[in-house]
Amino acid sequence: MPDSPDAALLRADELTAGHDDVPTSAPVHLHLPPGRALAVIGPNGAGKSTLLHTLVGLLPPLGGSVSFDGEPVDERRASFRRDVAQVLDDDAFFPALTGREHLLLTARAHGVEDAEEVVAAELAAFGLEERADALPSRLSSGQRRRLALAAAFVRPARLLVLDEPERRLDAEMRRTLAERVAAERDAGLAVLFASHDAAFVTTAADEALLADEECVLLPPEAVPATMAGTEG
Ligand SMILES: Nc1ncnc2c1ncn2[C@@H]1O[C@H](COP(=O)(O)OP(=O)(O)OP(=O)(O)O)[C@@H](O)[C@H]1O
Repeated sequence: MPDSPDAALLRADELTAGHDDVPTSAPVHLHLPPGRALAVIGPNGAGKSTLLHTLVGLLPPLGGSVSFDGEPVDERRASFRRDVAQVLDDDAFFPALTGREHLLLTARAHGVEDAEEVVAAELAAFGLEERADALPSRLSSGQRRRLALAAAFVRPARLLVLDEPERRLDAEMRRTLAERVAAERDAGLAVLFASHDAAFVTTAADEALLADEECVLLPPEAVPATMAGTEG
């Protein structure tokens, strides 16, 4: 990113991500300040998800360091979990709570005072109003995906991390979500997401990190050509 590293909310220095001591991509150097969005792109197996998991402390780095707000990332810290909204894995719902109850629980756990109104607005934004009182097991796969994404927006956050947000969404919802992410970024949220959707990246990201044998930062206008053939 072009901004000063000192302004970074999320910062990685020579960060090597991987599994069982095997790196999945080249070392990454990045700094993500508030109000900026960085997309991680690359083909299947390039190491995008592994990198995101490492950046939010769910996997230990194989090398280098990652910090949030000047402190080493530690997802056990309550303040880190309060500041970072993430949708990395699918379908982490309480099976006995309806979609509305899941969102209310999430909002209230994060101290949202007008939780009922906030949840109603996000149910509408994600097209879930009619199915709000169904259990997750009674939703379609795309509706469950919408619910997982809505949960990231019913609560305050300083950093939003999404792994392939376009996954299982129809074309209209993909566009709506990309525009929403861009609006939240413009309002000051830092956003990090992995994607195979060039249109999503162009709409929502200021810059893209191409995960490969060498990790390279690209301007968003270079993304469509880079991603030709890798979109899922
Ligand atoms: N839990 C795991 N243990 C060991 N290796 C893993 C594990 N998860 C993923 N890998 C391997 O790490 C590499 C990178 O996988 P990763 O899921 O990070 O890629 P990706 O770029 O997100 O791929 P995709 O676009 O298919 O989602 C792959 O070779 C994969 O097989």
